[in-house]
Amino acid sequence: MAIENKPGDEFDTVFSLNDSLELSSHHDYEAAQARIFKIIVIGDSNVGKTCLTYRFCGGTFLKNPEATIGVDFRERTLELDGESIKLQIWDTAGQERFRKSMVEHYYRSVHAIIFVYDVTSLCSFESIPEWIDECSRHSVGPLVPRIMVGNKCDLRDRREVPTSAAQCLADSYNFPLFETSAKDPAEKEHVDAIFLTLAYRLKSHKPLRLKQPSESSIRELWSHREQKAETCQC
Ligand SMILES: Nc1nc2c(ncn2[C@@H]2O[C@H](COP(=O)(O)OP(=O)(O)OP(=O)(O)O)[C@@H](O)[C@H]2O)c(=O)[nH]1
Repeated sequence: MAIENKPGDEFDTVFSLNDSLELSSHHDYEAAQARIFKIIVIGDSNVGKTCLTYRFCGGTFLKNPEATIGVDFRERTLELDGESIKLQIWDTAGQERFRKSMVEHYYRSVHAIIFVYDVTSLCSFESIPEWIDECSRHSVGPLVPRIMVGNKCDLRDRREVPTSAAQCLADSYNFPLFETSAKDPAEKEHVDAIFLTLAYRLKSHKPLRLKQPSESSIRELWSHREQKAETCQC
């Protein structure tokens, strides 16, 4: 199993309006070579979705992340058994006020879903069935692979969600369960394993091609973000 960032790859790529044109030529070239899969990361606010995504795409712990507004995109290309697989990861907003108008975009053409809770927050764990229901309401098919992740395992003294309870819930949905920490560098391989598990599942699917988000769709998403940010400067 090899994970490889190609020369010239942004180690941590976040699309923005300013660089979308520049990126598209580079990405068109890569898209011709790599199969692209859209993965969304969802769960309550503050559970560590951004930090997990950043750990996987950027290799480090993101200090002082801001609440996600709408969505952030990051991506990483993996070499699996000689094949390029590009994971396009949608880090979604946990706060209702920052996600409302974006939900349809999250679920459209999704290939895999990561449900995240915080092992130090029972409340975030109890929300998982609601996040799963939201997927069903948006017609995500049963064959879309899903994984459940308990984050912040480094905070051992503050744990509120026992592994046994989490395993029980994951089993009831037939999802794999991972417990990890975006913060603890020793857990880096576990974070990689979450995404690799999905990458291998997706790789064995029929060749699905996801187009890079077009410039107009990125523009639309970012204008939602900006409107939300303006409305929420409170
Ligand atoms: N101790 C510890 N703190 C973490 C970990 N992951 C994230 N955090 C902290 O948890 C807080 C929230 O992290 P984010 O990654 O922004 O959470 P989020 O789920 O993306 O939040 P929203 O964008 O509001 O949906 C930040 O203060 C992080 O530093 C972890 O593994 N361990």
